[in-house]
Amino acid sequence: MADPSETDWAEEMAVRSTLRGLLAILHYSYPTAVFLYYMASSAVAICTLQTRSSDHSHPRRRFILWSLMLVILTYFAQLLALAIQATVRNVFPLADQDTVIGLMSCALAFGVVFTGLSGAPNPVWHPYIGSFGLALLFEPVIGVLAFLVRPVESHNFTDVFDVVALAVRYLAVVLAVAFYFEGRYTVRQRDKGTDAERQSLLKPNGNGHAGHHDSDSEDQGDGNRQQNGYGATSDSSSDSNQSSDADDENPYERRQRQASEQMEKRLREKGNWFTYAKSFQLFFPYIWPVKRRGLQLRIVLVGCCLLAMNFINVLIPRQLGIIMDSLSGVNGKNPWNEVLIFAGLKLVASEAGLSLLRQWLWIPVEYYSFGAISTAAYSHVLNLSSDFHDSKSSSDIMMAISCGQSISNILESICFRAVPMLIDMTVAFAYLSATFGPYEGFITVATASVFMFIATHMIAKLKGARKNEVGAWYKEHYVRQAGIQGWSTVTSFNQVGHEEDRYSAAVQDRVAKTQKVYFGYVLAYAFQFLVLLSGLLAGAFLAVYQVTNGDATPGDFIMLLTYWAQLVAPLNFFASLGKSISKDLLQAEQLLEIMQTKPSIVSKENAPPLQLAGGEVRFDGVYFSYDKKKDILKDINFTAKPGTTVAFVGATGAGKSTILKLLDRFYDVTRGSITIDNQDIRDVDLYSLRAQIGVVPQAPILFDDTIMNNVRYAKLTATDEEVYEACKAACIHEQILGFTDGYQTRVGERGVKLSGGELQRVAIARAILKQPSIVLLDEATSAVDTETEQKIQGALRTLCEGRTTFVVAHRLSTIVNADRIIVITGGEIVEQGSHDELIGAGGRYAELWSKQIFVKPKDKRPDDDDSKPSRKKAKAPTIVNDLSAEATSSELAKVKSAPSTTCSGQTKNTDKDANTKPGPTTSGHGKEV
Ligand SMILES: Nc1ncnc2c1ncn2[C@@H]1O[C@H](COP(=O)(O)OP(=O)(O)OP(=O)(O)O)[C@@H](O)[C@H]1O
Repeated sequence: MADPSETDWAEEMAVRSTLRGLLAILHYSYPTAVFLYYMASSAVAICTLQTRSSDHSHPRRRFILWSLMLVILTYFAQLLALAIQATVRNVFPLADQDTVIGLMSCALAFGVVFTGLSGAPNPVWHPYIGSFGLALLFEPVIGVLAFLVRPVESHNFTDVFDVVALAVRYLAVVLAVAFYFEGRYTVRQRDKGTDAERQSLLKPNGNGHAGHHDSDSEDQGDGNRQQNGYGATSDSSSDSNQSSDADDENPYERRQRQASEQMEKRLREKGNWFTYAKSFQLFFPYIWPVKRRGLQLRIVLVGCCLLAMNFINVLIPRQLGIIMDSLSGVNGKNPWNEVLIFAGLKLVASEAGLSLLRQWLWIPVEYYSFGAISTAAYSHVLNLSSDFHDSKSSSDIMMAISCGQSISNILESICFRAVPMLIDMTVAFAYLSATFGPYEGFITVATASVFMFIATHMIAKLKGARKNEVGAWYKEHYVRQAGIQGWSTVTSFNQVGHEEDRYSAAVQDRVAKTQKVYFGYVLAYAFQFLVLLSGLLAGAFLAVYQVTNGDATPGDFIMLLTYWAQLVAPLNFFASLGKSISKDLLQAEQLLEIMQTKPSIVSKENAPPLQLAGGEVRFDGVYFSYDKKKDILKDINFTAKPGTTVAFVGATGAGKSTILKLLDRFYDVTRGSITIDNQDIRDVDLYSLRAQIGVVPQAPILFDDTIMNNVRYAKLTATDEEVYEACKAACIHEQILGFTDGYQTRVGERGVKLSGGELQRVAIARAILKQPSIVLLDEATSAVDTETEQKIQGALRTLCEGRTTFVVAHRLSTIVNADRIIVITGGEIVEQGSHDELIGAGGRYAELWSKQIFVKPKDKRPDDDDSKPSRKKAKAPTIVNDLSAEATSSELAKVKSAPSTTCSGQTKNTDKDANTKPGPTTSGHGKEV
């Protein structure tokens, strides 16, 4: 029969052993729980935009940080006590492995929490309070268990020290929690009665804390810079709030700022990152080749390749270890075979193996996606309306279209790089822990954490220097561009030396700033290397210790070294992942904004085509405003009978060209209607409307192509003969034949190689070729000399014959024969009638006419409406010559007999009211008579 004391002892041992197992589990699970909880809740806080709504700084944040620091110090103190004791007693390891790992992991986990809190002046608190809660829960349990598992008689100084450390730590956590609630209460009290609670959930801008100066106020100023809610996104958004910066920002910065503001706005609208990310669904059909089974299969195979690579990444270091062991005779394997296997594995992993296969599979998918996005974006932009094109610079639009690549970059970064590398790191952690024990696993995690911390912080610190460098780079570019573009000015003013000095200074400035950034990166890499080296050293020492104790083989040691070398690439990648994703996201944002813009001018659903029956055009009470604030056109009423010519005259900026744009439906009227043969132009098919209208614009734009192709653009199916005929009608045929390459002469970008007159005649030829039913001439002959103009008038007569024509002209001699002349002032019709009627009326038109006949530039009054500078003024004297001598004297006679005008140009109705005269309308509302 067993001795009862022995049974008790055996039972006690069994209980202790169970408790010991439980304690070991808690040692590992406690820091893991803190770390995972902190990371997961922080991620959720970011994704649900809570980081952006936390606009109160906590008045006790600094005390909480100190408490947290104390918590971490207690772990280090315990570790130090263990190390000292082990050294004194010469017992290694003194404590159980899980105890030491537990202490080190807790120091690391709370170190991460501490870093997070110290870098966020206005944090979302639940990741921190939750971590404290876990500490309050786990610490006493672990403390009690640690006490119970050891027999009372074996308790020593270390246990006493542990109890003290535990008590201090517990107190520090309790204090941190108390500080938190006390601070919250203080803030509530302070805000009571203020409208703080009614403020927007989202911070208005980075300076939104001005009212909360307290113990943390110095952090706040800094914090506005550091509030990096999510990678560089917030960085740039905070930049955007610095209006002083906005003044001297370069185009790159401006684009980044605008995209960032757009992202911020959309994020607010969407509510969180998840729904925000969903708006990118729009791009899905371009990224995932929906109808291309072959490409889909390739994507699946790429995934398989990546998994295979993960596997090979473990096998290679392992195989090296096996070779080493076979060489030293530990495993009895044939080293020749093992080396062959190693070579095979290296081949599979090399650029000539799986990597080649992956690229071969991936390249068609990548280019499909890039091509599909670019084509869709280009097509979308071309289908957008004038209001969009007016509001965006063409360079911004082109940049945005070329950003299609960034969308596939994001996906590629996440799916094909981040995920496999994460798998690599997890496998490394598990494999090293399994081979060398949990210490090695801890060293891997600790090294990776410190590495990431240093890398991200140093990259963030370089942001300012990088910004300066980009600014200097743009400045250099501008100085160079200005010097080259303005070469003739530079040379004629003898300023070559000055430009050289300016450029040299800009280059030096840029070089100095680049060096600073470059050195910053070199320094960051040096620190990262030191961290990796320390980790490797710690890991190597541990491995050597185990090899010498016979717990591992020399092959394992070699495996460890090789594995470490392989981990550098994933670590570097993860360190820059946030930055590269936020950069790609900002670029994608620019494209997303465009793709989400809907054209404002579209055909109604099932709109019928325009049925032309002569081409009667009617403006009925038309109002129009570009910005929906200021009316540019007011109550415009007139009817153009089929086949007649209507001319618009008036001061520059009066709204003449706008009337033509409304007719071509570049914009829709704000009020009223425009009808063609009694069909509202908004109700007919847009394509059919524009097909009937031929435009010769003020500044025609030609493509950088041959003259033949430029003219043919109006009708792509036109034969060469038709093009020649059109050019003959536009009086440009002979001139084209005189060019070196005739019709095959390239006109240069926007037609720069042609003179203004040639350009306009090519544009007229193009309109003639189109054979439109309605013709819009917007100062179509403004750039030609009088002789050429007289020739073109013939061409225009051909173009306009039998067609309803609208002409905008400053040179009144060109429209004297128009059926109706409409005088526009300040967006309103002030007069309309034929030339003779308007002269007879002696109103605004007569005044303009008399000026063009008599007045030399020096006679012009300063308050003249016709104050258009440069070209038109300079040409004024020649205008007199537009008319023959006889015509001039007859016009003189007409004007002299008309009523005199006041200084302000108003008709003096001394004898009778102008409206009572037969002929033109002079009412302000321009109602037709
Ligand atoms: N895209 C636009 N967006 C906003 N405002 C515009 C736009 N285009 C023209 N405007 C404004 O509308 C007014 C009328 O312009 P419009 O070009 O119709 O004048 P205009 O009488 O044809 O002048 P000009 O004889 O100089 O060509 C001007 O004040 C001009 O600044």
